[in-house]
Amino acid sequence: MSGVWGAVDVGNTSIHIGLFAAEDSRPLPMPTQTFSTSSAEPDFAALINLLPQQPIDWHVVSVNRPGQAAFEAWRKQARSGDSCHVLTHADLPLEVAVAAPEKVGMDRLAAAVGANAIRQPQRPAIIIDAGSAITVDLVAVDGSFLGGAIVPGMKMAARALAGQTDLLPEITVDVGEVPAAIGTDTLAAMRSGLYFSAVGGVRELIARFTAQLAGPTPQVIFAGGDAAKLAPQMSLECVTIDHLVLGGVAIAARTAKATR
Ligand SMILES: Nc1ncnc2c1ncn2[C@@H]1O[C@H](COP(=O)(O)OP(=O)(O)O)[C@@H](O)[C@H]1O
Ligand SMILES: CC(C)(COP(=O)(O)O)[C@@H](O)C(=O)NCCC(=O)O
Ligand SMILES: [K+]
Repeated sequence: MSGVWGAVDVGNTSIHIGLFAAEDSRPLPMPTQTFSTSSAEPDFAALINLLPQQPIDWHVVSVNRPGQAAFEAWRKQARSGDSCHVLTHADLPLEVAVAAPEKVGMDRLAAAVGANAIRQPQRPAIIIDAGSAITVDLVAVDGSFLGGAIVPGMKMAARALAGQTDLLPEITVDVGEVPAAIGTDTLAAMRSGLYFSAVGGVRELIARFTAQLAGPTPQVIFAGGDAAKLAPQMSLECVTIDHLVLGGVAIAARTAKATR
């Protein structure tokens, strides 16, 4: 084996891959290289050039089975000497305090592992992963995953508006663009609604989770493709962590290695 690990996060929009140095002992490891491709039409051609000649050890979390199958098919064909572990909740250094841990998206759980590595130990954390869906999840002070909420992401909501009406077009909500709240034409009204319903929904969930907890205020951690659009509008202290899910997968890989 080389000193490189591969972490794979198969989401519903993108497959995100991170390469990690085995000696990265930071609380939340950071990838030395990243690669992303579409989950619906994956193309791994350019990934080969990022990989060492020696076999590497892959750890995969997936919430999209076709994307996962495509990754596994590519790996078997292009990297037959590598080893590959598809992780379940039982492989994570995480207490999952819900009735059916096996039903929780592995990206949500890996993000919780990552959040536990960086949060202040005396504070719980709320994790907002803004991807295809927006998930808002809570980890307790003792590090256990308590559950949360699942909301359509902005792109998904935009597609639903266009797909289930006759007159509405499909639009995108761009980074850096804070729309006017009072939209004076169709596009502006859609931009406002998509953006502020996501911002407001996340804010309401944070408020409700916080109100339900006694003790210190939770730390708020953003991740995912749309984090940069939402986090600045929260008007509360929060951080955006790139590669939170991949970092959580790398922690799981490191923990498994240490106990194998
Ligand atoms: N270059 C990009 N390609 C695809 N989606 C992007 C890009 N930049 C930002 N996004 C946004 O990020 C979201 C996908 O985030 P991501 O965290 O990759 O999702 P998932 O984990 O569901 O695959 C999309 O809904 C889109 O709004
Ligand atoms: C909620 C999700 C769709 C989010 O997926 P993503 O936006 O990261 O593609 C995914 O975590 C999932 O399919 N979860 C399974 C159900 C659950 O978490 O309870
Ligand atoms: K998500």
